[in-house]
Amino acid sequence: MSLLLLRELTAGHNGVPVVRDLDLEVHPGEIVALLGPNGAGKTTVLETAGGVLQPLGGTVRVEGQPVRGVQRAAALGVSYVREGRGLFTQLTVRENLQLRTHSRRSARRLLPRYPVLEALADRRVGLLSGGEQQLLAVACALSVEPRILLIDEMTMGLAPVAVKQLLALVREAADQGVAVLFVEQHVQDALRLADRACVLRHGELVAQGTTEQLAEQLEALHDSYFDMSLPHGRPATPPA
Ligand SMILES: Nc1ncnc2c1ncn2[C@@H]1O[C@H](COP(=O)(O)OP(=O)(O)OP(=O)(O)O)[C@@H](O)[C@H]1O
Repeated sequence: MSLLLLRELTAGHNGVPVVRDLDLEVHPGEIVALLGPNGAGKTTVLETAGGVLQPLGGTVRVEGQPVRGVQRAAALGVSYVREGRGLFTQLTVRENLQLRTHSRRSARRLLPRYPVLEALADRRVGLLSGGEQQLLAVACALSVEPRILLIDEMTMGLAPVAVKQLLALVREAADQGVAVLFVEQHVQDALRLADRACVLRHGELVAQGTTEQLAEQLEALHDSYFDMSLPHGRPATPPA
């Protein structure tokens, strides 16, 4: 049974739909990538799944329970790493974890799980690299033991070594049963991590499947996808 289920979802801003009739599900332990060009509606989907936006039509459900609002989403086990990461940059790594878990003890217990962060425990977050901040954002999101993890712009701007650590962390969470839905600009990283992927274009689902199936479909879709690199290191062909 799917843990996160979007059914005939229409979503948007100020009553104006940007995503129409979207069906998408994520099972426990599954990692699903949401791909598509700029403005396709990927963040809008995550915001609606995370309870930040109310659906304009259709439903968002977690194990059959409707998601209405951020608090309800959190109570149902949804943890959301938004673009910008939502960290307190004036506070240290340790303090950010403490705030998230409401407990010094939990933060102490959690830090050894993340050696990179443990080494930086008393450094102000504003002084960390983008990759370290993203690792902390995901660690904070995982600290509440979510059932569903939503991550926006997961690897944007990060160095390869940080991307590797991040992908390993997300895979580990999925291996423990967390359902992951993430937005990624970099198709190669997305297909490296995901079990399945969905491609949005102008708010509509234009392709979906396992990462292997999607790699083939992406070739066919390359005209609309010229702003992203294709898998296997082949650059997409820009329009003439
Ligand atoms: N707060 C907002 N108010 C009004 N319109 C918005 C708002 N946020 C996004 N939009 C519009 O909704 C559409 C989809 O935006 P969204 O951020 O979901 O796309 P995206 O696929 O995540 O894009 P990107 O990859 O560039 O982040 C865009 O046309 C955008 O201008």
